Amino acid sequence: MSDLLRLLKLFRPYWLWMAGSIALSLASVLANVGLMAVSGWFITAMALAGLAGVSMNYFTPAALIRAFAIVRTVGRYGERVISHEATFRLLAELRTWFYRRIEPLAPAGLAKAHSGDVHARLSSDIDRLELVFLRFFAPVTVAALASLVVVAVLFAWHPQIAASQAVLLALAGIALPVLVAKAGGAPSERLTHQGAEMTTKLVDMLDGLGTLQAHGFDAAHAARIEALTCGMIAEETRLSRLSGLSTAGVGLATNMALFAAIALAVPAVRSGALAPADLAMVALLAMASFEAIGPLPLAAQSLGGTLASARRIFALADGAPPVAVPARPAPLPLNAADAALLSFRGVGLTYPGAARPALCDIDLDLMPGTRTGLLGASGSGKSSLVNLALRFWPPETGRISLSGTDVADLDPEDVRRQISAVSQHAHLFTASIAENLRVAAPDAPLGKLEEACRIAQVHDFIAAQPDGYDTLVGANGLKLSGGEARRIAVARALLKEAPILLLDEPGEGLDRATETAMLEALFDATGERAVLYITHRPVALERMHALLLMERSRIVDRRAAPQMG
Ligand SMILES: Nc1ncnc2c1ncn2[C@@H]1O[C@H](COP(=O)(O)OP(=O)(O)OP(=O)(O)O)[C@@H](O)[C@H]1O
Repeated sequence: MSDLLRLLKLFRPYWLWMAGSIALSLASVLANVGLMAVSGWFITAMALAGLAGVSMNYFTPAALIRAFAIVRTVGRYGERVISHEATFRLLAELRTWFYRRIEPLAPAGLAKAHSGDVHARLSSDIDRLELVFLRFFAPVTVAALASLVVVAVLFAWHPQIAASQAVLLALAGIALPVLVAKAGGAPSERLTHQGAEMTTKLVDMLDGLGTLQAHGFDAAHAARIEALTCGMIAEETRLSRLSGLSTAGVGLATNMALFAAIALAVPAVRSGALAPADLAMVALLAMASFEAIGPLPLAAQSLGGTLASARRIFALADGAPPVAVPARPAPLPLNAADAALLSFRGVGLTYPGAARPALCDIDLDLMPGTRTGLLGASGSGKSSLVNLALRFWPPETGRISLSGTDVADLDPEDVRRQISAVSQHAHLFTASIAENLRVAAPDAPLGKLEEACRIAQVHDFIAAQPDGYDTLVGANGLKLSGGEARRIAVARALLKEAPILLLDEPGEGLDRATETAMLEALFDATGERAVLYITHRPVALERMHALLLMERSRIVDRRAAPQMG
């Protein structure tokens, strides 16, 4: 219930849209009830007048019938337009809210959540929340209000019919949905989790389809998906049966209401307590009022799954960001020529659940205009230094500072603005080369993109493409070779005007000659930037001002390099 209340609180900015949609829906339901009742009365009264050979005023009921029909049609149309507008606005708001909540969690806070799972939460789970308003909140409110009006109107004609009507409405509108919610809650919740698991597995499978095929594991993976599909079909079948039963239940209650109204009205007509023409009116009014009750069992049935989606969304959104944003971030410090732009002092890091620390007691200074080479075996902790500098992870011990100010006092976004990085797994978006480059410098003219790509030794390749810089790179840069993608990532890092440049294996995937040419051009262009160059291979190390060697999470050797320019 607290999840439902929390959702409704999120919907608060759209209460006017929701109120409008509910008002129109109520008008439409009541217009239908009025239409049926007045039509019943009118036809009977006309027949009786005909039999008795007397005249009657048919203008007023005919006008009423027309009015009800118009309100019914216009109300239904308006309600559909407004309720869908309200729903789409709510969904847009929810998606933005969720994205804003999970953005500070990335990447460390999302490490445990598989990308397919985050995708499922962002798309299908949020989509399912539309049901909260459209299929739950709105129908429940309309049914409650419409039932009150109908019972009150019936009470004026015949209190016993009103009482029987109230009992049947309560049975179909409260007892039946409660039963359905009990029976359908668990399957509906299971279906939500299975749907999310399916998205996760499918995304994972599509990402690794080539690997699965190469290892002949695609059939096993497909079998797992088939098993999951069978499970989902079983739950869907259970829910469909339940839905059929509940629809039958509402139908039964509707017909019982009709028969109860007739059974009670006939003696009343005989005794003169009720006018003969009112019999048809009362009976049809009783029957039509069940239109509002119809959607309730389905609403109750899907509530379990919808709330499971809400819980999945809140569970991720409520995660504490791994790197806290200070309540009052310090202003960005000015860069002093004689102070380290980026400094590590006694820094240590152990990843959650890791058996051993990734970094121990790291001291490091990156001065303006200097280049520092960092060498070390695989797994020695080099990339973890970049993770800490970019504030993706907080250091466990020690202090990292930017121009003398502890980064813990700064907004992580401000810190990242000072750093340009080529990370080990640099991502290329499903867009053109130019768009990928402009991620780092949105306003950069083409000339600037070309300049950076010339340095990264990738301009000639791009220029040779039929679409040049507008060439689409495919999902994750799939249409490019590893080396081409790497060089585009290097060019992108160069385009960002940040005083600190972190290069994590920039030459990965390149042949020796291209790597050397790229690094030479790159180091010629770094100017007053402070550069950290992480590498396995002894390429362009003579361009470094200092060399550090890492082994098993520690810097074990440091020396000034005989740099040449
Ligand atoms: N997100 C993470 N969660 C848990 N452990 C991690 C994570 N990232 C890295 N590690 C572990 O931390 C250690 C250091 O990893 P890191 O990536 O910093 O090494 P590296 O020197 O950059 O290696 P390579 O040269 O192979 O890229 C490794 O043992 C690695 O398994």
